[in-house]
Amino acid sequence: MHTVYISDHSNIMDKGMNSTNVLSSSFSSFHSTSNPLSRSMLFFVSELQMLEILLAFVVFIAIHSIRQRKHQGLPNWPFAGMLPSLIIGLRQDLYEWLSEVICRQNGTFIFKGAWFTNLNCVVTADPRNLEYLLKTKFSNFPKGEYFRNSVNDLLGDGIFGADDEIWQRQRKTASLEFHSAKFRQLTAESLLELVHGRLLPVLEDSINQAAPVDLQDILLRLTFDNVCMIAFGVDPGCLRQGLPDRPFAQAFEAATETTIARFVTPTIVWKTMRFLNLGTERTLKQSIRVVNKFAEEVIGTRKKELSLSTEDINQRSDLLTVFMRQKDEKGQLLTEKLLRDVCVNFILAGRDTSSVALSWFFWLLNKHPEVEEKILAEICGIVNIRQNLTSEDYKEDLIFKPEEVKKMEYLHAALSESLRLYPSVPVDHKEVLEDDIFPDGTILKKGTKIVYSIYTMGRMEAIWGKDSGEYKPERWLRDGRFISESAYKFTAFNGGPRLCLGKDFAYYQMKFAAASILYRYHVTMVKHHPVVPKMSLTMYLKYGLQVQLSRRAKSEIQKYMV
Ligand code: HEM
Repeated sequence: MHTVYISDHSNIMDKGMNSTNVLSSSFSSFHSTSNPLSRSMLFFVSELQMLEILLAFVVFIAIHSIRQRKHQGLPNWPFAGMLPSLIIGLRQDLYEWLSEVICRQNGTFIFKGAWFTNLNCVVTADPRNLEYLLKTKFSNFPKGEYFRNSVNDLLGDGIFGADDEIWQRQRKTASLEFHSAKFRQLTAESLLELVHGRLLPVLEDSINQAAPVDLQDILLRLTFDNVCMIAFGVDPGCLRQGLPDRPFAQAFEAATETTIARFVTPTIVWKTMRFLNLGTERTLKQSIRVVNKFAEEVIGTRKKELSLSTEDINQRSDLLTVFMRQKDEKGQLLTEKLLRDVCVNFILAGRDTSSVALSWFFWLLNKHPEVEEKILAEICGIVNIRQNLTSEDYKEDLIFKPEEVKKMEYLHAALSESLRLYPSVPVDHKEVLEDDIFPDGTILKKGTKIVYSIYTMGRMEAIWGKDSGEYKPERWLRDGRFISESAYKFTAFNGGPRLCLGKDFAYYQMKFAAASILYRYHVTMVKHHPVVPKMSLTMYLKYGLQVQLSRRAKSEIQKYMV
């Protein structure tokens, strides 16, 4: 039976009938014949024909897509665009996948999402384009409406989503503050209190209990408390012995993650979900309520304090107090809503970036004990000069002074090298205001979204040489001194007028915390614990960083103190 059908089918094809004819003739024969056997035979023929047509179609699309992959970096399917490739990328390591495509396309490619998504964008990692985007034509590449609309519920008119005058005003006030001696003193004091009063006791606890800890979680608590002290002037107390639940921090995390979900959801879908109060939009609304309540309470209390104008309040230099004293161009004080936005944005900026960077740093150190040795030698050498210590004077309660932290150049290099390979903000976003053209020739139409991959830039051979994938702090040093790189090659802190405002503070914070830990403890990874990046605005370790701590032997420190 089977052979008969096949030969029958080949016979039809031999007659040179095109596929439409085959379909229509089979269809009419089926209706005209009265013989049940031939009827079923013809039906089968048409099925095979259809299969063949389908196959031909698939082959055609595949060849077409392979051709497009060559020209555009990824297959571009009818209706679905490059979405199937993105879905495959999301299932692997997205940043590695993205980097592979960008490098294949010599630094820039145009991503075409499906027609029903808002994913169309230009993706680049070319330093020439970065300089053009972030500095040369800065005013033509704002954050843009799309970004602002997506983040508005959480970030409002705060510095992250703002453009033009609203951004400029906040930037100017905050920049003056960040560079003032008073602010530096506040940040140094609050960090010292957090590291010595909370971080080290929590780590000691884990040693006493011989229990592994999630170092990323502990560091997140540290920087969250620290940035709240800087932004609001209050201590939320997330980092405490016993590691308590932290409703405000958790609400903040949930609000950020659900806001990010909007970037991969068609606008119409998330707006409808918001209207109907469904899914992630419902979570977002609930989390924002918690964040707002916290902000309102803090702002209310500070207003009362300011009206009393005590000695204590005049000494305050947290961002909330600074912005509360500020007046706009009409001589009006900032509204409560804007004050809330300012604080929430600063918390977002400083919350996870340093802790995530430190987590990747400790993970890399574990793989490179030779780097850890050099850091220890540097730290001990510096302390040695200060106190004129001898090998007998090893101090367990040693506190690093700000001027000593600044001298830790090798540690600075080791952290920069870690940020090169694992930037806390792996990709960032801009929009085209007016038609333009990138230095590499890419045409940019008004309204186009631009994604720049900071992760890819940190790993490109063209920028860092053949050993770009290796962890080598020495590449940042000349004659033992740290030499910084152009912000358009090393973009971990962004560049141009929107360069990270907290860069100096972040280095200080990371160096102080890292040196304080390394001086006292060995940090060993728990075996077989998976370490992969999480898809988020900040490059967290998806499953945290499970480590076992042990006290460093006195002799290990003493050997450097001679
Ligand atoms: C390792 C630590 C850090 C890294 C890698 C980092 C990185 C970045 C990046 C990439 C941006 C640009 C974001 C954008 O425009 O989309 C940025 C902006 C910013 N960062 Fe940081 N940051 C770090 C720590 C901090 C800290 C601790 C603070 C404050 C306490 C801070 C405050 C800011 C602010 C205010 C902006 C906005 C600047 C503007 O738009 O004008 N950052 N940072």
